[in-house]
Amino acid sequence: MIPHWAIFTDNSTPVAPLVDRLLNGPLPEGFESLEGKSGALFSISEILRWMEEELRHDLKVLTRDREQSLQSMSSGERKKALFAYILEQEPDYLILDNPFDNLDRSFREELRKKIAGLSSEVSVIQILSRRSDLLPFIDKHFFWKGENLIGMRKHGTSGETAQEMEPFPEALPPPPDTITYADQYLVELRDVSVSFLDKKVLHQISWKIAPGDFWELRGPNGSGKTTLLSLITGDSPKAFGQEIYLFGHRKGSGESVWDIKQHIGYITPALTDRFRGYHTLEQMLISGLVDSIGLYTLPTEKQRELAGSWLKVLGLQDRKDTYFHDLSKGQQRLIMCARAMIKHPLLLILDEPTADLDDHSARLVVHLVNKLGRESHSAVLFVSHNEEPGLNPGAVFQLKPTEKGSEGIILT
Ligand SMILES: Nc1ncnc2c1ncn2[C@@H]1O[C@H](COP(=O)(O)OP(=O)(O)OP(=O)(O)O)[C@@H](O)[C@H]1O
Repeated sequence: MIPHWAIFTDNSTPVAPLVDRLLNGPLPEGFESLEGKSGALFSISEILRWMEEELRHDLKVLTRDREQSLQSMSSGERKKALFAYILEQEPDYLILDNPFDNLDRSFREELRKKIAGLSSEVSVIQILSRRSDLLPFIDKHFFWKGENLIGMRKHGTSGETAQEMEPFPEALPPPPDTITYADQYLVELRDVSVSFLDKKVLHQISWKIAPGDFWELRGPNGSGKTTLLSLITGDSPKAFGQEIYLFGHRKGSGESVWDIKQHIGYITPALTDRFRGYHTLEQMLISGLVDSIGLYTLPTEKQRELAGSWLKVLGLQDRKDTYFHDLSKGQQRLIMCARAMIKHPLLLILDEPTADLDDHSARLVVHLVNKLGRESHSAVLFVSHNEEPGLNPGAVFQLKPTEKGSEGIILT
């Protein structure tokens, strides 16, 4: 019988040392049967490593048979390319680090089937932070905590159902400045279509976002969510010549990217990686007021008070001098949400804010986003692949792929 293992993690212990031991030894207790065998890693960190290779050394490995670079692929397409490459290497065992993150429902199912098919020949080690992701054929279960592997009895696969108390009972702090916005809409796209060479991505998208709206943008891998967002944030050259109105100006009428960006709060999980140095929680929040990565000026008393009120909302009021990097991944994500929100931007964009979080941390982020939607005048745009349990958007903008590119459907 080929052995398989599941290793549960929460967001408090980094998994890199565990992966290193599984690949390069010394093997943890219970994994001795892998001695002398070749392993392969399927993870976001591997994708980033290959992207770096492509960018720095012009080395196309995962995409050697295609025109398109890894950089320009959607996150789902990159995962498909890595998985295909790994299979070509014919490893004896596969380490799957949260394999289903960033994948839509149909690719998840496809990947589940592929892994189940392989499991009669290849050992699988699944590292997972969401219980519902557990592969059903795995019967050895461990928990990775404080750099120790702790054996577990078989874990249930269902998500938590217990009703939680409101985790953030404090009211949201007010905006630092009075917000005045006279137009009816913040964003208006009229019949916008986008293609890359012969690939049709968006087809006749019309969408209006008004102040205070709470939207979820949903769509399968490759349907054009990131492309659509880049039109709204002013980052896409594809906006040229299209009928797009952003914060009261027609796109292309002389506004700068800065004019657009000053109205937008934005978070994506990758943003956390840009905060490399030592930043305290107070500095992190204040840097959201001055739009900088890190804080290079002395904060005013008023800014410190405001940061303190946000920390109180998150229940971290005693940790203003703690370093951001000493927080768990889940707490870091909450701080990033608060940092994006502290100015009460006209539009808050949260791009997959629950990706690679454990069940508990994901629920806290959803609670916080619901609160922002409820208690502020900011419009909130939450981007996801699938329905996020517990999220309460006012409406969903669903991208539906067709041969002409994705069409937008509004679900209320
Ligand atoms: N610069 C580019 N050149 C060529 N193709 C591109 C470029 N940018 C995006 N694409 C393609 O456009 C399509 C939509 O990509 P996009 O990243 O917007 O999808 P997505 O919905 O965000 O996907 P995912 O959920 O997988 O991240 C993909 O097929 C992608 O390969």
